[in-house]
Amino acid sequence: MASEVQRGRLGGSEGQPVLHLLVVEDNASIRAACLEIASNMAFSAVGAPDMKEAEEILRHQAVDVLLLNLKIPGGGGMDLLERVKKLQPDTVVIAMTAAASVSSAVEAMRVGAAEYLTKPFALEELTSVLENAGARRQFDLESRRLRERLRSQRGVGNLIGHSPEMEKLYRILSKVAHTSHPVLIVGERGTGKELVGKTIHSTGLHAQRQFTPVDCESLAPEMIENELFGFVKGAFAGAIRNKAGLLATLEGGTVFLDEISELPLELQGKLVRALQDREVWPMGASHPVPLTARILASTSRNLVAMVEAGRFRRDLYFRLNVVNLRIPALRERQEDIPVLAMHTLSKAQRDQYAEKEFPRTFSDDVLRLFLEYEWPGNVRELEAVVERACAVSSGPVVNLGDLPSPLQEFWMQGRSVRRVDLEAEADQDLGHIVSMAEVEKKTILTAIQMLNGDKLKAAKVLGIGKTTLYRKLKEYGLGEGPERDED
Ligand SMILES: Nc1ncnc2c1ncn2[C@@H]1O[C@H](COP(=O)(O)OP(=O)(O)OP(=O)(O)O)[C@@H](O)[C@H]1O
Repeated sequence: MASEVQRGRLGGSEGQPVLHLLVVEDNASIRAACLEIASNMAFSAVGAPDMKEAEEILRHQAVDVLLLNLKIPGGGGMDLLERVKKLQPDTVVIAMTAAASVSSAVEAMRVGAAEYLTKPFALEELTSVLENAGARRQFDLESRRLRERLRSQRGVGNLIGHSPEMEKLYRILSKVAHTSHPVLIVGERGTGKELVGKTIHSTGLHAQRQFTPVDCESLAPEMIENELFGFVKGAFAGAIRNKAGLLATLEGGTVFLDEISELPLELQGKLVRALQDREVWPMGASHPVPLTARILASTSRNLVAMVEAGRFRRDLYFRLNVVNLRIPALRERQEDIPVLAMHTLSKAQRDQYAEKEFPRTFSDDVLRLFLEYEWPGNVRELEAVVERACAVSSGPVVNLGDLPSPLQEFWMQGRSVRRVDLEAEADQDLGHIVSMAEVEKKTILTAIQMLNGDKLKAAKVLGIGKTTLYRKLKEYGLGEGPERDED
């Protein structure tokens, strides 16, 4: 028997692929109803009355969503489910069962069905389950697409981003990685200076050797001196044995001098002599030892201005500035933002959730906000925002409501500016004047839509009480308020 096929007229919206649905149901009228409903949604739907035909279809075409009557006459519903999970593990399965066999629904969920429908079901119930399954599959596909894009967008080492600014950085980076010159890495806080330092080291000739950061900002000057130059026994009260300094022991390894501008002037002098003579004088030593480490330094301050002000040694600046690598601020390379955000989201999800969860993505508005925001804390700030949102959000989509309040406020302010602009335009064209009630209705509905239907979050973001929101929705003829809810 030929299977029935109904093509959804709508197709995939906004460039989304059309999803393929297979309905396995022996009852012809239920099957036809399912196909009819699916065809009015974004599905290309196919029906099969028995297992044999279902298997035939599954052999020849990829199925995104399977609507399966588990108790089909002749049996085999559960076997088919298990086989589908092996053959097409990403297929979202909706198990249909009779009311009496809830236990088989539970078993179906255990084997991998995402949802179940208990017969008899209302058409709205079917629509809602199909909608959920379709959305889930679209998210899978979308996040896979993003992951693939991410793979292809990976830069050098662990650096992410393919903006022209980053491409330029990679070109210089891959050249300097194969030399042993000092490199001065300049950029605002959180732009990735240390990561660039690590990447120079790990793509260089001595990647197997040690990379050691030394924080010139937070370590005490004596500590920095001990670490970098070492000392001999008896050099000072606590020096009970010789200690070799990093500059002499790393042998091809890299010392990363973080925030070099904070190095005290005296140590600047000692460092410049080491670089000049290629020799290191441990404290209290009577003879020098060879300088064997490579030196990379970073700064978020304007060293030229500090040299002019006499707060940084000119000779050290020239010694370090053999190669100058400037890392652009995040706002100067906006096109890297989505891919960095997506990378952080996948990583946060792996770190925060041990079990395999649904892959997450961002709502369009969140991505738009990310592009509009200035990111004063650069990539570090973006990472913190995304990690928090991943911990807070409960669904597959990270929405505006999952972001920290300052970002939500930033977005809302932007929105009101845009709305004022629209109203100003409307003043020019009286034909477009809208009532305040209409503006309010639009704002409420847009907020709910933006927050994926989460009315409680919408009320919070809009700064109104839950009861007010439910009352307004009722006024618009959209849904009932909760029974006991107070502002
Ligand atoms: N291009 C990038 N790709 C991937 N991750 C990045 C990138 N740039 C920065 N990061 C990440 O951002 C965070 C901050 O980076 P890093 O510590 O290297 O910045 P920094 O400029 O040295 O910061 P600070 O000035 O505060 O010392 C790190 O978690 C780092 O892994």
